[in-house]
Amino acid sequence: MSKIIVRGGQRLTGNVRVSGAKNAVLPILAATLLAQEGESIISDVPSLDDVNTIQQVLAALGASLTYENETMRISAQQLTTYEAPYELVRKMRASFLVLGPLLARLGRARISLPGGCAIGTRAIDQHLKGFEAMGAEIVLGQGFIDARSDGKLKGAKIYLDVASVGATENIMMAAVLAQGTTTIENAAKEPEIVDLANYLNAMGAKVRGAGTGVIRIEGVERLSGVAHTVIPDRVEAGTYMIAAAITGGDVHVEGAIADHLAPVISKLQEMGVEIEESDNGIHVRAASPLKSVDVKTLPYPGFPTDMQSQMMALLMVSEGTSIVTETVFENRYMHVEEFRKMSGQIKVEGRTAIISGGLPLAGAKVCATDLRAGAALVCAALHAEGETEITGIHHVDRGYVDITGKLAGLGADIRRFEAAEESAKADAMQTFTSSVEAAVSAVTQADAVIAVSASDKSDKTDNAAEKTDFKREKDVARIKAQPTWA
Ligand SMILES: CC(=O)N[C@H]1[C@@H](OP(=O)(O)OP(=O)(O)OC[C@H]2O[C@@H](n3ccc(=O)[nH]c3=O)[C@H](O)[C@@H]2O)O[C@H](CO)[C@@H](O)[C@@H]1O
Ligand SMILES: C=C(OP(=O)(O)O)C(=O)O
Repeated sequence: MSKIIVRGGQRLTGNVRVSGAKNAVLPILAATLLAQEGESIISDVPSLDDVNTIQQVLAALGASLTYENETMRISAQQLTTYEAPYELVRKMRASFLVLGPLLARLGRARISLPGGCAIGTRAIDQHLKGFEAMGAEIVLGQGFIDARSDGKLKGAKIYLDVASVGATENIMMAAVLAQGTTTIENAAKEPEIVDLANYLNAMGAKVRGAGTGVIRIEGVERLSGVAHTVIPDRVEAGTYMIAAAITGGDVHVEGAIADHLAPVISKLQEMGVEIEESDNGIHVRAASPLKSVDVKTLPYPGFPTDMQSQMMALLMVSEGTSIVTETVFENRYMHVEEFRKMSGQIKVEGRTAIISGGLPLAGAKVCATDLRAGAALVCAALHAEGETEITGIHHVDRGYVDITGKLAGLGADIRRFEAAEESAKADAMQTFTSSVEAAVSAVTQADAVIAVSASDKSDKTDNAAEKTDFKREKDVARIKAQPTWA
């Protein structure tokens, strides 16, 4: 089993460079499928497991690509299939983002229900509602979503019940080649949405209002491949800011954009961390003992849920009691149990966590339960007395480029140990077996719902029984969307 070992207590100093944003590059790479002509040249593409996965998805769909020196070149003129392979899609939630582009480009997309971090149910009903409003027919079954449109998609007015990042992106990508104008109301406002809109507009699309709650997309006839540089990763930047603060360090986070990090900066300042915007990044200094604060996660521009666990690590070492409220995902406290192993004093009541801070942390053997939980454990370990061994680091590889190298460059005592080949194989077998068991269980539950749906309609025609009731299928989507593999 691969692991990271950290000996806490080293003060971090120096400069760390932020990579391109995972959550921006994944939709942008999906959007390259929309280019009927020309080559897309995407720069600052971080070398992450998730990027590797979407690269394989694009290749499986017929795109040809190269990836060298953080630049990916993609030609998608000749797509060969509308079906994204199950074994890739199950690895990562963002692979579901090829649905919108495929539907727009080919009028058909077949894709399995997505995987990703097990931090909540992560429904996809808002994506499907958007595609249906644009005239697509959606059929769910056997763990797959089959979406078709009879001719071009049609512009529509779509109100999102939740300001979902993924649904906003997927609908935006479907709408750029649709007939007429699409309006997304209660759209997500994240910087990654704006980056995607900028890329689409450079391709020839007409997207207005990205970054606000209402996005208008006027469909165009054709889109072409163009060059685009991905924005810096605000979550990676925020993680290094917290790593600096938790060690009482003095660190320049190169490439970090202060505007994208406003809520994180504001909370760190409230705690007593000195933050200064520089020409090309953010400087973080933490000298005096830090104070407790309360944090509530919210869609952008609120405090990002992807920074909640790292912030909790910092609150554990800050004086006083802090309250964290997670409002975006219903199961994003799995790191708490691991923090407790490091002597963290945290009580969870529903969506609220109460942290008694200022007590010493001790090194322990812990496991990353998801991507940001892994990063948070690394942050806590940098402060803790003694050695912390962190397993489950394949989660961290989804979202951080060389976290050990970057932190070691700042003076951390941190090393990564790769699994011996044999034990890696054993891990893979174990993961595969659990995935199969989980998949069988999810499909069985979902099929039970489908069976109920079919028997309810037994007095109607065979044809009608085969057609799916959207409400029930939404339930199936919710069941199957429960990520059992991450
Ligand atoms: C690849 C990527 O960009 N991932 C980010 C994206 O995930 P993702 O796009 O999956 O997150 P969403 O914004 O869609 O999800 C937010 C909430 O909305 C709910 N929901 C979502 C869609 C839907 O159709 N129905 C529904 O009910 C989800 O269950 C969740 O509780 O935004 C999240 C929220 O900032 C981040 O934590 C993830 O890092
Ligand atoms: C939850 C995250 O990613 P994903 O949506 O890809 O699972 C994340 O980046 O913290």
